[in-house]
Amino acid sequence: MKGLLITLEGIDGSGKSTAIRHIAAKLKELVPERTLLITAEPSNSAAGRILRSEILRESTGELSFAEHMEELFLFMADHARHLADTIIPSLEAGAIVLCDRYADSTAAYQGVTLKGIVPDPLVWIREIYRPWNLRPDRTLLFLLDPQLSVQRISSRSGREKFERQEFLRQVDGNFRRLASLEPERFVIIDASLDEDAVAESAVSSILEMLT
Ligand SMILES: Nc1ncnc2c1ncn2[C@@H]1O[C@H](COP(=O)(O)OP(=O)(O)O)[C@@H](O)[C@H]1O
Ligand SMILES: Cc1cn([C@H]2C[C@H](O)[C@@H](COP(=O)(O)OP(=O)(O)O)O2)c(=O)[nH]c1=O
Repeated sequence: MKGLLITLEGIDGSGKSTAIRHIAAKLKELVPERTLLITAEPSNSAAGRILRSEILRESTGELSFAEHMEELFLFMADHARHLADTIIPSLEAGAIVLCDRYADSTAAYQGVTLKGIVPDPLVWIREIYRPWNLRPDRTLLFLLDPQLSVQRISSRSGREKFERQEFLRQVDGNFRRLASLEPERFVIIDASLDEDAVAESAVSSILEMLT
């Protein structure tokens, strides 16, 4: 059986992690014969652990050129390790892989942080990934007004540094640009709907791929 790679993308608080739980439950019911792998980036690789413990905590001020570059390449190192150790073996075994964030998050987020450091960072980051990255079969892009997403996550403890409305507005613009560059891969999910409706539209898009 052919494996299937489905990625979920969107700004912080757009409801990806919540949706993934609902999607997994529905798929287990609807296609019990398929193996499901739920995973996420940053993953649990060495680079992913550094990102979570040292880089993604609340910002303490302006980052230097070197810190921005380190951040970009830690996300890329984590992605390479996650692909090699987790995603590709699971796909080879025929699983449906649901991945909460993927390389598009790097293009969207570091496409903002690297503005002014390299010209058109979103395009540059896509170009670095292009020769070795695995293209998802489908990418569900959760679109939600950044004002609403920040409201949703404002009560979350240990706020991460990207969870600011002005920053997320630029990330949202980058995600929309990525979707316009590859409309055949991206499916837009209206993340302002209630949890059940969001999960339903995501599941119907995944089921389309299985038939
Ligand atoms: N469809 C929805 N409608 C309203 N609130 C939601 C919805 N989906 C998730 N939430 C809430 O919004 C917050 C962020 O959701 P989460 O799934 O963690 O987002 P993400 O993984 O994209 O950061 C959580 O408190 C969650 O309970
Ligand atoms: C995968 C990835 C995540 N990020 C950011 C997005 C999030 O703010 C943060 C951690 O991701 P995550 O824990 O998925 O955040 P959330 O559940 O709020 O959506 O890392 C990047 O900046 N670049 C990347 O390549």
